[in-house]
Formats: sequence, C-alpha cells, structure tokens
Amino acid sequence: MTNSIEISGLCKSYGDFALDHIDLTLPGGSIMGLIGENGAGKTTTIKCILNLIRRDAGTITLMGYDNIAQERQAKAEVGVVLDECYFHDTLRPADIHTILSRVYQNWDKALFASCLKKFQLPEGKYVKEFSRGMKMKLSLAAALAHHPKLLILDEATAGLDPVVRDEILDEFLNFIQDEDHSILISSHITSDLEKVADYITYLHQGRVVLSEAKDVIQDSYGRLACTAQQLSAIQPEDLVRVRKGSYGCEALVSDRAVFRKKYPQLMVEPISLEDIMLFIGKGEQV
Ligand SMILES: Nc1ncnc2c1ncn2[C@@H]1O[C@H](COP(=O)(O)OP(=O)(O)OP(=O)(O)O)[C@@H](O)[C@H]1O
Repeated sequence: MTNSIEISGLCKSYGDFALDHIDLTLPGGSIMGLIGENGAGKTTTIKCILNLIRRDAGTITLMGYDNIAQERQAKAEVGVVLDECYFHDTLRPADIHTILSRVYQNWDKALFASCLKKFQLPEGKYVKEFSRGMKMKLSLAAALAHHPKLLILDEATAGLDPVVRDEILDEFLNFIQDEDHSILISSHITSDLEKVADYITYLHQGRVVLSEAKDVIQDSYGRLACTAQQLSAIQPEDLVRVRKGSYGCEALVSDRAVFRKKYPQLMVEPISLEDIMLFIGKGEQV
C-alpha cells in the first residue's frame, strides 16, 4: 500500500533555526503524533508538507504524489485543521457549505450536515458566536466533509476541554477505520497521543530524535532511578540521557529488557511520552 506521507531529507532554515534532514513515513490506516517543544519545527514541517512555504531541500509525497510537482493530486484528498479557525466571523455553517461545495469536487453536503449534528453545531449561528471548541469542531467537520484520505492537524485540540477532546479523538479513531485513511497530528497533549497514535515522531531543535511505533516506545523505553555511584558504573552507551539531582540520579534507557539483563540489580520502570520529552529536552547527554 502507498504510504500517506513520505518525507525524505527535508531541510528548511529560518536564520538561526533549521529543520535538519527530516525523514518521516506515515503508513495508510494509521495515526502519527508529531511532538516536540515550542519552536521544535512541527508547524514548519506541516507547512512544508502542505507546500505553504518553500523548502530548501528534500522530497515530500502525499499518497504517492509529489507535493510540489503534483500538488493538485497530492492535496486533493487532504483535510487540514490548523490551530486557528480560518472561517470568517460573519459566516454561518450554511454559508461555509455553500462556499466549500464550490471548492471541493468531493464535497458531501449530507456528511457535512451529519458532522454538524454529531458535533451539536447550530447551522444558523455565526462563527463569531462560536466558542473555541465549537470553531474547532466546525473546522473538523469541514475537513471531513470532502472525504479526505489524509487529515493533517496542527495543534488542533489545544485549549479544548477533556470532554470535547475525547469526542474528537473518537472521531479520529472512527476516521482511520478505513485502512486508506490516516492522520498526522501535532500536539503538546501527549496523553491524547498515547490514546490514539500508532506512531510517534519527536522533533527536537529541528531534528527527528525519535520516530517509532508508539507500542515499541512504550514497551522498550524506561526510566532508571539510581545513586550517583550506581550511575557511574553504567556504560555510557546504555543510557540515552541523564538527570542528576541532589537526591539521586535518573536516566532514560532505550531498551528496558536489555538493560535489566545487563544490570539486574537496578530498577527500570516504564516511562510516559511526556517524561521521554523531558529527558531529551532537559537531560544531559551521556
Ligand atoms: N516565518 C518565519 N520566519 C522566521 N522564523 C520562523 C518563521 N516561522 C517559524 N520560524 C521559526 O522556526 C522555528 C520553528 O517554529 P515552528 O512554528 O515550526 O515550531 P513548533 O514546533 O510548531 O512550535 P510550537 O509548539 O510553539 O507551535 C522557531 O524558531 C520559529 O521562530
């Protein structure tokens, strides 16, 4: 099956920031969470995928189509939701239907109406009267209503309450029931990604530091808590990052099972995505 997104050697620099040879593959039928600190390059990557900014190097294909040379085919089946609602305040969902039905060949009036109903969005209210969560749901309804195969969402669930987020996550899981469908979602809410993502790509200072199936990350990475003396006896190549505090030391290990076998006297526990980010963002390299 053709991959939904393939990025190879993507580079883009903005003065003192650079996306540095990003490689990323999103297989069909799956959800990839794109994580990283503020300024890590998530939005820049998404803008390059959508050909909204000019890249310096690299190739990007969407559903097998080159996103520049075959931009129209590449984007035809992509639904996009960004962190800001891009519908003008003076529009109502009914007006949005009228506009978008002229833009998208595959626009499905009935599907849009059913999404509005499911998300409890009043068709006759103006966008300016919508709350942030309602605007987000409206953007998602519009993105879904032209039958995309790929959804790209940049911080789309930021600022939403847990109930609305949960509804939207359910919608994502519904969407990928079709194995032709897939989702790339950037988010700081790692617990949401732990619920729905199949793959996690972690960008740190413009580089991919981790890109793996979520289950592999959860099953293999671990957190070691030990004394400074115990830490000094561990071979540096067995540790990814280290944090030394006045009460003891902690380290990130990339393979708990292998580590336990080699150092059976030390305790390594499973670790959350958020803690992996804290180690990589704030820990010391060994
Ligand atoms: N138009 C621009 N001109 C100059 N620098 C830019 C521009 N857009 C982004 N940058 C820089 O690129 C870097 C990456 O920004 P980007 O928006 O991709 O990060 P991000 O991972 O999405 O961050 P956040 O989580 O805060 O949204 C930052 O240092 C930012 O200042």
